[in-house]
Amino acid sequence: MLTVRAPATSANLGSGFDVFGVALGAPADVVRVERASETTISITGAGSQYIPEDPKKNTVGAVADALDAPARIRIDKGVRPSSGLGSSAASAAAAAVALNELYDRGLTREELVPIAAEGEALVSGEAHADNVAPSLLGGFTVVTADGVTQVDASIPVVACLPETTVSTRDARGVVPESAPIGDVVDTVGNAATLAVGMTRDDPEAVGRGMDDRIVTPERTALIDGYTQVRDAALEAGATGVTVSGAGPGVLAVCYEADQRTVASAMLGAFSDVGIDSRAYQTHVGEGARLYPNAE
Ligand SMILES: Nc1ncnc2c1ncn2[C@@H]1O[C@H](COP(=O)(O)OP(=O)(O)O)[C@@H](O)[C@H]1O
Ligand SMILES: N[C@@H](CCOP(=O)(O)O)C(=O)O
Repeated sequence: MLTVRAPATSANLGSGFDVFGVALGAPADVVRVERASETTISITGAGSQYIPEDPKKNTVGAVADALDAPARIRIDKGVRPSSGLGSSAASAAAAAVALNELYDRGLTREELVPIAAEGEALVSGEAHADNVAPSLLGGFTVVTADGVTQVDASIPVVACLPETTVSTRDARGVVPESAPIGDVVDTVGNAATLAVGMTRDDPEAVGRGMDDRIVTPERTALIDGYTQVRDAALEAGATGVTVSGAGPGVLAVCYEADQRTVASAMLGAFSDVGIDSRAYQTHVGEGARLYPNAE
């Protein structure tokens, strides 16, 4: 039996749609695997009642198929599905690391990225790898057609998840087909600022670089209370706020000293519009971790 803990992730970070992602210190999925003649899946934990145990419909089933590694797979969900924290990706990343080890496939973490992304294709219609890459590698990742670039980073963040859900598949439906060149120029500048900020562990540059006028405005319309939560977080000292992944989670970057105030302002703003929410005060953190002999 092998156990792997794979972290939640926040993709896009505003200016890096389908490209940027960060691993978060919490929450995380824990996946346990044992060799078997065919793949079976059981699920407990956050939102498990909404997740199919059929291997043909679960991201970990797609990973087991891609690695030709049938197994008895148990998933303990820490990452609530359809909240914008890469829930389906966390399970897929954990399964990829665990099954690679269980069957001695010898693949590197980078080589596991496209394999774990097969699971994302199953649930969102496209094999976007901006969640699985940071969940596997940790830190800040940049995914392009040519591969993944990773840097370790330790930026304080608050991820605030309202009780509502938005499916990634639906949120991909509102992404515009094209954009004015002025907005593209702004977004490229912001993305570059953000990437440099990650290399310097600089919350101010990362927060400033999250601004995006192309995809984010279309998605915020799907999130009740977004504008109020964003304004409250900025007022409380956040250096930048954006939609986490496809939403409805909202991600704020801040200095460590402001983290509690920012979290409380975001919870209060959701509450003011009648929505319960939960806030994770955490940091950009490590990728999937293997516990070879753990129960
Ligand atoms: N192992 C899994 N963990 C979470 N969700 C899964 C898993 N396998 C399949 N799903 C399905 O994927 C969808 C959630 O994925 P998605 O909309 O991309 O949100 P998220 O950002 O939380 O991954 C749900 O319909 C869920 O049933
Ligand atoms: N780039 C994807 C990221 C989806 O992230 P999730 O955590 O909401 O699944 C997108 O924006 O569609």
